[in-house]
Amino acid sequence: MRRIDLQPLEPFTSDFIDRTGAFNPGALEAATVIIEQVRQEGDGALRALTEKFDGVAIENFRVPREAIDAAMAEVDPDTLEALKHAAAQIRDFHERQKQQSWFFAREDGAIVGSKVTPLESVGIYVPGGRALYPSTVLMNALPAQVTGVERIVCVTPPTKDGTLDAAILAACKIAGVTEIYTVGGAQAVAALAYGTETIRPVAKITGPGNAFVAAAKKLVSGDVGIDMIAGPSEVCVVADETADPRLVAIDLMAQAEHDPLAACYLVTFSDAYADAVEAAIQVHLADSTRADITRTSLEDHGLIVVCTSMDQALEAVNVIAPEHLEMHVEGAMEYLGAIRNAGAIFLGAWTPEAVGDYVAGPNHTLPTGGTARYSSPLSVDDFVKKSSIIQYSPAALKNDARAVVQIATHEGLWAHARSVALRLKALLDAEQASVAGSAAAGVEDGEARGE
Ligand SMILES: NC(=O)c1ccc[n+]([C@@H]2O[C@H](COP(=O)([O-])OP(=O)(O)OC[C@H]3O[C@@H](n4cnc5c(N)ncnc54)[C@H](O)[C@@H]3O)[C@@H](O)[C@H]2O)c1
Ligand SMILES: N[C@H](CO)Cc1c[nH]c[nH+]1
Ligand SMILES: [Zn+2]
Repeated sequence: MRRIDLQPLEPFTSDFIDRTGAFNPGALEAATVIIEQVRQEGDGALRALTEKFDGVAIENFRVPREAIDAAMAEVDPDTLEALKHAAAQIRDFHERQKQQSWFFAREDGAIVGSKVTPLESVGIYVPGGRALYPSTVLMNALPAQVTGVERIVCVTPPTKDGTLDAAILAACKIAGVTEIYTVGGAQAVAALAYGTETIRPVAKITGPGNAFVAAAKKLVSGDVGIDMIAGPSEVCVVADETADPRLVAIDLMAQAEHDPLAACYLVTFSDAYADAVEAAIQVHLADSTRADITRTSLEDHGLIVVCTSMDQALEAVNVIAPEHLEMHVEGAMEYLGAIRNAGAIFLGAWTPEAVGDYVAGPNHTLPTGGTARYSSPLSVDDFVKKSSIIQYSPAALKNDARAVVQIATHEGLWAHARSVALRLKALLDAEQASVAGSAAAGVEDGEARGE
C-alpha cells in the first residue's frame, strides 16, 4: 500500500487521495455511450450489451413469478434462515426511521405542515459482477417496503448461465420486490431511467454498483431521482497500538475484495504498526479466495497514513470522508464528536465492518468517493417525498399581508403583491360592511325601543 508519513502539525489534504476508483473517467465515457444506446434501441440494446459485458444471451429479462416462488424452495435453508434473520433486523431499524406527516396550527389560525407521500415506483440496483449481493436486495427493498412504495423493481446482472442466484430471488420475495429483471450495469440504470419495451421507467433509482453503475446513475440523475453515488467500496481503519494488526488487516481486505477499484485506508501512529498490518495482509492473502482483486485494490488504491497525533488522524478521516470508518482505538466512542464525514462509523474492536454489511440493521448502501461530506446512508427518507401544506385564515392573511406586499414590491413582482393586497382589501371591506351593518342595526334597535 502507498504510505504517507505526516510530520507533526502537517495538514492532511485531499491531494493525498486518489479518487480515480470512485470517479473513473473511462467509466463515465462508457456509461454515456451505453445510456444513449439504450435510449435509442430499448430492449435490443439491453440484449446486445448483456451479451457483450456479461457474456450471456437473454431473451426475456422479466423473471417470472414461478421462478421466484421456486427459489424459496431451492435456496440453501441455512442461507434462507440467515437472510430472514438479517431482514428482521434491517426492517426493525428502518421502521424506526419512518416519518409521519405533521401539521401545526398557528395562533392566528394558519395551518402549516408537511405531508409525507411514498414514491410510486423505485428501481433498486443489485450488483452482481464480481460477487452475489442478496444482502443488497434487503438493504434497498426493505426501506422501500416499510415506506409503502407500491412498485419495487429490482435489476441485477445474470450469472454465467443466464439465470439469477436463488438467494437473490428469495431476498426479493422476503423484501416485497414486485418486478425483477435480469439485466445489470449502466444499461440497467438507463432502462430504469428512460424505460424500454419491457421495463417501465421508475421515479427513482437506488442501490450500489461498480464504477460503470455509479457513473450511469450520476448521468441520469435529474431525469430520474437517485439516492447517492454508491460506487466501489471504501474503508478507513483508524488503529492504535491496542488494535490487533491481524484484525485490522482482515477488515481492510474485507472491502478490498469487493472490487479492484475499492479504496482502503489505514490511519495509524507508527511505521512499525503499519508494517505489522502489511505483514498480516500477506499472511491472509495466502488463504484468500479473492487474492487477485484484493491485492490489486490494495496496491493501486490503498493508502496508509502515519500520523503524529489523534487530532491529525481525525483530520485525515474527515478529508477522506470514507464510506466506512472503523475506529479501532481505545475509547473509540470519545472521538465520535470530532468525526464529521463518514457514511457509517464502526466503534471498537468487536465491530467488524461486515456486521454492518449484513445484519446490524443500518443500511449498507453508503456514499463513496468523498460524497459522505454531503450524503447520508440510504434510508426510508429516500423512498418518500414531502409536500408542504399551507392553509391561511383571514386573521393570518391580515397578519402577514404587509410583509408579503413589502418583499414582493422589492422584488419587482407586481402580481405577487397584488394577489395579497386584493384579498386584504376584500377582508377589510367585509369588516367595514359588517361594522356599518352592526351600527345600523344598533340604531334600528334603539328606535324600536323608542330611545
Ligand atoms: N457503496 C456501497 O454502498 C456499495 C455496496 C455494495 C457494493 N458496492 C460496490 O458495488 C460494486 C459491485 O460491482 P460488481 O462489478 O461486482 O457488480 P455490478 O453489478 O456493479 O457491475 C457488473 C456490471 O458492470 C458492467 N460492466 C462490466 N465491465 C464493463 C465494461 N468494461 N464496460 C461497461 N460495463 C461493464 C456489466 O454490465 C456488468 O453486468 C463493487 O464496486 C462494490 O464495491 C458498493
Ligand atoms: N461492503 C459493501 C458496501 O460497500 C456492502 C456489502 C454487501 N455484501 C457485502 N458487503
Ligand atoms: Zn462488504
